[in-house]
Amino acid sequence: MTLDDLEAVVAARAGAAPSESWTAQLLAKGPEKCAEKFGEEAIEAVIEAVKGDRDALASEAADVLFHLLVMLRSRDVPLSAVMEVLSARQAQSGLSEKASRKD
Ligand SMILES: N=c1c2ncn([C@@H]3O[C@H](COP(=O)(O)OP(=O)(O)OP(=O)(O)O)[C@@H](O)[C@H]3O)c2ncn1[C@@H]1O[C@H](COP(=O)(O)O)[C@@H](O)[C@H]1O
Repeated sequence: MTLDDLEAVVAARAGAAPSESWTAQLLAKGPEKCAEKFGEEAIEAVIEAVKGDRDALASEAADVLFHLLVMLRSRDVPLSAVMEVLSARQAQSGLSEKASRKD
């Protein structure tokens, strides 16, 4: 499964009955709740990374990616927009990008 596949799953389930779909249920609660859930999953992944539990980290990272796509959907941000930002960054090292900031 690719991230594009998972984004398509989220899109397909967005229109389902909330009683029958976690995706639809979470989206129906609104973008703030989707963001809150993403944050929860991200923290769970941090905990597993700190503990060094590789299998648990893989599982929590899957939750993070899924809930990231739900959060993006809740704000009508397509994955392609995120990938365009990442592509634009390829021209420059992260270190030189940070050094070039004026603030
Ligand atoms: N990838 C996922 C996916 N990852 C996590 N989740 C759900 O996200 C919810 C997370 O809630 P919880 O925090 O209570 O569960 P948890 O984080 O595992 O447990 P805690 O440690 O937080 O207690 C659970 O119900 C998970 O099943 C997901 N729900 C759906 N998908 C995908 O979306 C498809 C459609 O799912 P529905 O929208 O439910 O039809 C599925 O077939 C999957 O492909």
